[in-house]
Amino acid sequence: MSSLSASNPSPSTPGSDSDSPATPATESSPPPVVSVQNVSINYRTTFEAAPTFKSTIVRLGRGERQVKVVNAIQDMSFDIKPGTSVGIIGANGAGKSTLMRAMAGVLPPSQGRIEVRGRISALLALGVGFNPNLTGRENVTLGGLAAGLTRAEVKERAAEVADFAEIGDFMDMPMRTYSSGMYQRLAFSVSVHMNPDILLVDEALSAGDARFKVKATEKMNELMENARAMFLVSHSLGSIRELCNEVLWIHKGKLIMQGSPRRAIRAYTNFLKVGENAYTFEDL
Ligand SMILES: Nc1ncnc2c1ncn2[C@@H]1O[C@H](COP(=O)(O)OP(=O)(O)OP(=O)(O)O)[C@@H](O)[C@H]1O
Repeated sequence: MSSLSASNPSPSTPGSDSDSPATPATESSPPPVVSVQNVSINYRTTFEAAPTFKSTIVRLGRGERQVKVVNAIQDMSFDIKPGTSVGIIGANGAGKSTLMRAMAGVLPPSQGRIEVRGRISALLALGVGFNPNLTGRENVTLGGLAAGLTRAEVKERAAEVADFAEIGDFMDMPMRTYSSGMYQRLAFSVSVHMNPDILLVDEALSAGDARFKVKATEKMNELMENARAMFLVSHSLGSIRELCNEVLWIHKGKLIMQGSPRRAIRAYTNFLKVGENAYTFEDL
């Protein structure tokens, strides 16, 4: 694989094919809305590839547990300017969701620093944080409170959240009774109705059918007008191209490129050896 250095161009208009060169930061440029500096994130899991009866007995006898460390993010640094809508692309296991969890503050970095200026939407990986034994309404309340809204504000928004998610009477049913589409639609609806300054959306556009996807895209465009930044993780390069004005391409925990959607998608698809217009299921 050719090695590409991370650059930091100014954001272009979403959907435009701008390939603008990097703009140097000036003294008057506003501080980054998100700053990730030398961040590494490791997962430690107990693991043994093919344990035998003997190795298990020996390990238990010694009171040992075999630990495998996964370096999910490795020494990653980037700054995001206000008004940027950032697409995060990369192959399975690249570290996209891990990075999102770290920016949301639910997964502390093993090393390095993440600075976020503004209220970040807490429900990012659609439905993380939902308790399946609680009703949709109860989960919406918890999500809203966690996002820093008052009880009155949450109550005010609950009807709007339910309407947008199109789940009707299921709002008062435990979420374990939901179809996966209903679950995802409610999660998406909660995150976009909590007025975040920074919106993190993980594969949101796979939430629901084609009609819901159009509605979700419109809502995200609307939010971008007011939000300070948006991060979208998606395998759908079409959605990334449509909604984002900057792209981070990560691979095996490393930032390979930060650039315009056009440049980053071209480099990524060349790397994958598929055409830029290749469709994924999320595009359909
Ligand atoms: N809880 C965990 N414990 C151990 N390893 C994990 C855990 N979560 C993720 N990993 C590992 O960390 C790496 C990055 O995973 P992550 O889910 O962030 O990738 P991703 O880019 O979001 O992948 P995908 O596109 O498949 O969703 C992978 O090697 C994955 O196996």
